[in-house]
Amino acid sequence: SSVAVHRPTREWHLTDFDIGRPLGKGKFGRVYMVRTKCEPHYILALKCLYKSEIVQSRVEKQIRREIEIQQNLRHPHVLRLYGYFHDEKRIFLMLEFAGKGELYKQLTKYGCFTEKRSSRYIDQMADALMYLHSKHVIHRDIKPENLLLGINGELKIGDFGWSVHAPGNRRKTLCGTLDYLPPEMVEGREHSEKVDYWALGVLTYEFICGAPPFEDLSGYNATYKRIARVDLKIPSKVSPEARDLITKLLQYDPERRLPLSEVRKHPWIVKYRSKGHSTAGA
Ligand SMILES: CC(C)NC(=O)[C@H]1CCC[C@H]1Nc1nc(Nc2ccc(C(=O)N(C)C3CCN(C)CC3)cc2)ncc1C(F)(F)F
Repeated sequence: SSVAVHRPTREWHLTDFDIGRPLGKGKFGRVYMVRTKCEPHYILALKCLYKSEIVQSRVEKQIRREIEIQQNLRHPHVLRLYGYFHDEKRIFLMLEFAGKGELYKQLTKYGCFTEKRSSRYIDQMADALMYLHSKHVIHRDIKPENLLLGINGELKIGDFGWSVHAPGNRRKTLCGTLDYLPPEMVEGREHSEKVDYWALGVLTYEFICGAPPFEDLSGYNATYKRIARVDLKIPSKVSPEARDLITKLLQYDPERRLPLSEVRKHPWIVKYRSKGHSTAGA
């Protein structure tokens, strides 16, 4: 019988890299731009995670799953994880360097994006999510903070901390913002990859309007109620096509949400599909 031989990824060590500028802080440590010392000189992002912090926050299983999932993914809109290594104190993730940085910083800087830019990002997100779902991976944490931009301004899903193999049933308590969670997750019910369809609708709304649709600054419970009731108000500045797509994704019943293949054929997506390059302008 043919034994499946896993191609051994070579052993890597910190000494294999010249450490460049810090790119910022991740959840469990810093991220640095690095370059391999020996030819060919690869430029990478090295994410350092402190084992002590991982153990304290009891997320080692989540980190293991994140590494296992991301290492097996190959897609232009999914950030590559090339490998990892560790020393006594830290785990190092060798990740693809995203040349244009963090998408949420652009969203904060501009306040909101044009519908043309938003449409192109949503098309790329739908493409990436179709790929993830084809491998039975649900992301479950689609939001601007988890998205990066490649050197040509293309979108890259950069974080898989909450992704699981479908179907999922969350055991860990939710932490952080509810804004992107669908009714079935805030109500702790079983959920499928259709949670990512809902999050794509939330993302579309936030790109165009500058804030998520069910945000309620009076707090967690208010947001919870607005999500459970799908209390959706779309501002008049939003075009009819964008309004149509958002409404078709933000459906309480997961079965009624627009499938990703239909999202990619939607008029609001087709009308802006790459007619020439434009990274300039928001
Ligand atoms: C998805 C995940 C949740 N997010 C993250 O991990 C974050 C945590 C910290 C950085 C980022 N992680 C990554 N960042 C990059 N590229 C990058 C980032 C920042 C800048 C930038 O604008 N500056 C340096 C600016 C330059 C100008 N000065 C003024 C401010 C900083 C430019 C390029 N590539 C890969 C990664 C990755 F993911 F592989 F680690």
